[in-house]
Amino acid sequence: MSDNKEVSFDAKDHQHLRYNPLRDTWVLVSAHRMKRPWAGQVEKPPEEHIPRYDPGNPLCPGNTRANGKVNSHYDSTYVFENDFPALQPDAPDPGSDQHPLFQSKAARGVCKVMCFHPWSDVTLPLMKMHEVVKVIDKWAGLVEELGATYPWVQIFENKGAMMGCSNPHPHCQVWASNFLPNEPALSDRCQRSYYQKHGEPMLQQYARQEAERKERVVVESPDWLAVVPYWATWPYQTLLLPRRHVLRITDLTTEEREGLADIMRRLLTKYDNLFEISFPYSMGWHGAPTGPHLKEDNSHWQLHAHYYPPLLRSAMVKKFMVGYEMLAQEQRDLTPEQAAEKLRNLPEEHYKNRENQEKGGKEK
Ligand SMILES: O=C1CCN([C@@H]2O[C@H](COP(=O)(O)O)[C@@H](O)[C@H]2O)C(=O)N1
Repeated sequence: MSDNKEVSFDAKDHQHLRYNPLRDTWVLVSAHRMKRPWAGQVEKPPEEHIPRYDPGNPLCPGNTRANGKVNSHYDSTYVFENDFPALQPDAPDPGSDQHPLFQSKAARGVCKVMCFHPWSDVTLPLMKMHEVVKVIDKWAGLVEELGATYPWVQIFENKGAMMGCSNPHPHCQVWASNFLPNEPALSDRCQRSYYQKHGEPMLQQYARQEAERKERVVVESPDWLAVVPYWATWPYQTLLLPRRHVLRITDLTTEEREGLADIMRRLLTKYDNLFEISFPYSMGWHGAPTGPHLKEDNSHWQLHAHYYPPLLRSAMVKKFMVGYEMLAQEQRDLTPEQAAEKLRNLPEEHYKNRENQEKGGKEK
């Protein structure tokens, strides 16, 4: 047992806990484990060829979906009701059992699928700026429309088969619910208590601190900042924040939406360049609750997006949140600072564009 008094602490060598103020939880950082020999695979998976159009893909323009409905020949974003919705607008109440251990509540809502683009062989970082702005405008439009009645509208994108995405066509989902789900409810409580204690929205202060400290910054612009958060649990997890105090995505100005399209493309390009594959992740937006909460004071809220990518060491090696993470608490090897530095130092030109230029060069 080394005499702890002599060894000075170094976050990239010594285990320690970090506090996540958004969830009131702690993460165990064991960076010294990075020296652990890795016998796992590191090869890249074969690049899957995705056709621009597949007559059998129910998300493509003009195609018929599982329930017989036909998609329009859309040429931009396209939204349709999920044919297999997890939430529907009307359902009978389950009735409330009086026993405290057997509580239940009514669940109602709507589930939408939103295609980003008519082509199946593009992803957000490879789309044009104005096409990504249209995605952002549609996100805001759906929060406006569904948020008029529902207290919570969850925008989320599952990207890549590793994240259970059942369809390679660029798309996300938007589920509105008549209840505040667990994660936003927890985040609401944490942001509210921080605001009451410190008098400033937590994530606005956090963005200012991170912009000054630099060591976890991945990409930044006048209106936006993307960091690997101090408390990140997934190896290359990032948090995307506006610099201005913005409650909801609907409040973004045209200039902020263009800035968001730009920083999303820069961040996602770095993600894809990390292992030179289309980087899998689950991402989602959190903003102030809607519906009846639109009339309340939600000054404690700051709009933000979470990116949760599973990959750890290579295109094939992922972090498993199992065992200790399920039974005890989240644990990570790579420090957030090391992850941020790797992403920050990656080029902002997408590897596919570089490959195409090289190929083009060879063909000349
Ligand atoms: O014909 C179809 C195919 C898929 N879908 C829906 O599209 C969604 C695909 O999204 P994910 O790949 O992120 O799971 C999925 O929720 C699935 O229910 C339809 O609504 N109709």
